[in-house]
Amino acid sequence: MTPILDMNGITVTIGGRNLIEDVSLTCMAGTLTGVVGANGAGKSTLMAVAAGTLKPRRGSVAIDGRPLGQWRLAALADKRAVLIQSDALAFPFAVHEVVQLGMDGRGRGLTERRRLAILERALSVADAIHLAARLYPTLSGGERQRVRLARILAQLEAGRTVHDRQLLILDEPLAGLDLKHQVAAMAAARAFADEGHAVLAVVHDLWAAGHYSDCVLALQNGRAAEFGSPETVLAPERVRTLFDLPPGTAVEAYLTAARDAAGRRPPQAGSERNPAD
Ligand SMILES: Nc1ncnc2c1ncn2[C@@H]1O[C@H](COP(=O)(O)OP(=O)(O)OP(=O)(O)O)[C@@H](O)[C@H]1O
Repeated sequence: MTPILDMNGITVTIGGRNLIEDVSLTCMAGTLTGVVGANGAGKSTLMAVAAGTLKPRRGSVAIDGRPLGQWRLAALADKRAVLIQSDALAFPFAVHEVVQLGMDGRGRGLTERRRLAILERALSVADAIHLAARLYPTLSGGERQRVRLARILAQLEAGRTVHDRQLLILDEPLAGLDLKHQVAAMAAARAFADEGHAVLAVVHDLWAAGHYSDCVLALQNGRAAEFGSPETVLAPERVRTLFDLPPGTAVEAYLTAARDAAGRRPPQAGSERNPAD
């Protein structure tokens, strides 16, 4: 089965320093891959490479078997969506316009009525319907994050009329969200994966990484330190090492979350190969 995302031997060098070194990763349909690691480990850099916004010095990226460079931008926007960490765009628009702009030009044969239904559904999943008429710049940080989430959900739903087997790239989707909205955001990502798409998500919250991921990539100093099931990667000793925690620091709850979730996952979920090998 062709992976939805296949990254092979990725090395990113800036200013003579390797921010990412020889990292490989495969995301299969139906899976959510969590990416964890300390500040500066290279997680956002890897997401930028997966998204196609940063060219690696070495290595290849393919989406659904086609090298990233061979995708036309419009086709790529129907195929994958990216939630970036910072709000680079000022979006001086009303919330409903921000979300609508996300699906502008996306999809094929969508009536205005269908587009409105997509807009409403995306706003609803992100619990942002009541914000629809508000000006985006006046929102709180967490509210903006929810609107950005609605925007990419709308983009993907519209794009689904062109491409199936889509890819959702999330760089810290939980940033700024309260607990209710963290749960909703991860549940939406999980549901998207369960529909046969793939999710690649940088998740700082190890409980969420363990609970919602099928497999976890742990980055350390730009390298793939671990890759495997959440139960393996989030084992207490490994977590202590990965984050340079003092011996005995209580981290067992992350493993419990991973184990609890594992019992509810379909057995076929997961990646085909271990890039840390
Ligand atoms: N444009 C750049 N020029 C030089 N160094 C950079 C650049 N972008 C990132 N870096 C460095 O590369 C390393 C990896 O950065 P990256 O943003 O990928 O880390 P991260 O794992 O996402 O961290 P965080 O958890 O803090 O978001 C960091 O040391 C960062 O300072």
